[in-house]
Amino acid sequence: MEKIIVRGGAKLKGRVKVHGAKNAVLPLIAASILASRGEIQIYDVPMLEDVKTITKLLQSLGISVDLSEDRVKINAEKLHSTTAPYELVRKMRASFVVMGPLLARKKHARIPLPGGCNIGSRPIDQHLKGLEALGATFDIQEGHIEGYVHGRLKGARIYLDFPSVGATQNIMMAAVLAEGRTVIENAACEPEIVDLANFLNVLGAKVVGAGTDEIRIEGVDFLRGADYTVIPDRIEAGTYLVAAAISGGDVFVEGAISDHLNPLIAKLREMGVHVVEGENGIRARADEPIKAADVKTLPYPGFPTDMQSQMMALQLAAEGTSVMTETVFENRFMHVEEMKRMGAQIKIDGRTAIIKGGVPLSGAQVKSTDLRAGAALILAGLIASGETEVTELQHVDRGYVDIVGKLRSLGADIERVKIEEEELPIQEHSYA
Ligand SMILES: CC(=O)N[C@H]1[C@@H](OP(=O)(O)OP(=O)(O)OC[C@H]2O[C@@H](n3ccc(=O)[nH]c3=O)[C@H](O)[C@@H]2O)O[C@H](CO)[C@@H](O)[C@@H]1O
Ligand SMILES: C=C(OP(=O)(O)O)C(=O)O
Repeated sequence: MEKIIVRGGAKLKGRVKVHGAKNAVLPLIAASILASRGEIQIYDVPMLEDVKTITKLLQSLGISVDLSEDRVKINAEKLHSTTAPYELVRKMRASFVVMGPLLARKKHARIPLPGGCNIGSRPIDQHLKGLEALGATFDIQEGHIEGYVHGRLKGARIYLDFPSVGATQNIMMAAVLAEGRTVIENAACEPEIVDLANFLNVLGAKVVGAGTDEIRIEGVDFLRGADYTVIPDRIEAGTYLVAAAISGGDVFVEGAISDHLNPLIAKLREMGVHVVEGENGIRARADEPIKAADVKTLPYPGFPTDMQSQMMALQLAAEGTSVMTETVFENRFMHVEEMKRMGAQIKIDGRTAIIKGGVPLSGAQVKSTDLRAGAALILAGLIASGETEVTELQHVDRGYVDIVGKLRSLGADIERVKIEEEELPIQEHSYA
C-alpha cells in the first residue's frame, strides 16, 4: 500500500499534458463489443485501473484485447460469453454499459447488479426503461440482472426522466443495431456522449444529434473495426487548472478543450483567475488573492459533479464564504470530513456545503473517499502548512495517470511512498 505526501507552499508553474478521458474511453471500449467485423484501435487511452478492469471484462467475454502504452486494440469478432464477472463489475460501476452492446449483439447479457458506491446509490432504472422500450426484457435475481431479446431490438422513442450519462450511452449502443429509428429525448449532452456517437459512426453506425438533448439513431445491420482517438480528459484538465489557481501559480494545460470546460472556466474567472483559452490548451494564472464563488453541480453544460470536490478545495483558498450545491450524486461530500481534519471550516446542510474561505490549512493524514476526493485532498495539501498524507490511493488510480509526476513537474513538493506495515490502519475493504 502507498500514500501520497504533499508539502504545501509551492506556486505551480509550467506545462502539463492531459491524457485521454477515462469517462469517454470506458464506454468506447464497451461499444467495441458491437463490432462483429474487423479490428478497432483506440488511441490516447489513459493507463488507468478502470481501463484495465474494462479490458479484462471484455477478455472474459472471449474478446481479443491488447492494451499497450496509450493504445488499445480490440477484435470482437469472437464473442463467446455474455456473462460479466462480479469480480470485475464490483470494481467499477461504469461497467454496466456493456449491457446495451451485449443485448444488441448477442441478445442476452447477465451482469451483476452494479449497486451503489461511495458517492451515491447509482440506480439503473433509466437504463432499463430505455432498453425495455427497444424490446429487451429483464430478470433480476441473486444479485444479477439478466437481459434477453427475442428476435431483434426495435427502434423506439425514449424519454429519459433525467439526462443520465450512463443510460444515454447504454441506449445509444443498443439502438445502433436495432431495427429502425430510435429517438432519445432528454438525452445527456456531455462531451463523452458526443465522443461515443462519433466513435459509433466511425464504426458504421448512424447517430445524429449527440451533444443536444435529442439523439436520433437509424439502426444498421453490423459495425466494423476502425481507428479512433479518444477526447482529452476534461476533468483531469480541470484538476490541473485548479492546481494552478489554488497555488497562485501559472500553468498551461496542454490538450484541454475549452468548449468542454466552459462552466469551470467561467467560475475560475468569476473568482479572479486569469484564464486564456488557446488552440492547443488552456492557461490559468492566479496572481491576486482569489474570491469565493457559489457553485452548483448540474448535468452538462452545467458545472460537473466530477469537479465538485476539487472546486471545494479552491474555495478553501478563496477570500469569503461560498455555497457548494451538489445536485447529481446524493453522497458526494465525503471529502468534507477529511478537509476538516486539515482545519477547513465547512458546514453541510443536506445537499449544500457552506465553505469558509481563507482559513489556514495544516497538513494531516487524510484518506481519499473517491477518485475526485483524492485529487481534492492533494490540491488542499498544496496550500496546507506542513505535510499532508493522502491514503486509499486505489481511488485516485482509477482516474489520474501519474498525478504525482505531473504535479512534481510543475514544481509541487509531492511524492508517493510505500506505507510501512506498522502504519497500516485496520480498515474495511472499500470499492469504487
Ligand atoms: C449527469 C452527470 O453529471 N453524470 C455523471 C455521472 O455519470 P453516470 O452515468 O455515472 O451517472 P448518471 O449520469 O447516470 O447519473 C446522474 C444522476 O441520475 C440518476 N440516475 C441515473 C441513472 C438511472 O438509471 N437512474 C437515475 O436516477 C443518478 O442517481 C444520478 O443522480 O458520473 C460520471 C462519472 O462521475 C460523470 O462523468 C457524469 O458526468
Ligand atoms: C465518479 C467517477 O467515476 P465513476 O462513475 O467511474 O465512479 C468520476 O469519474 O469522477
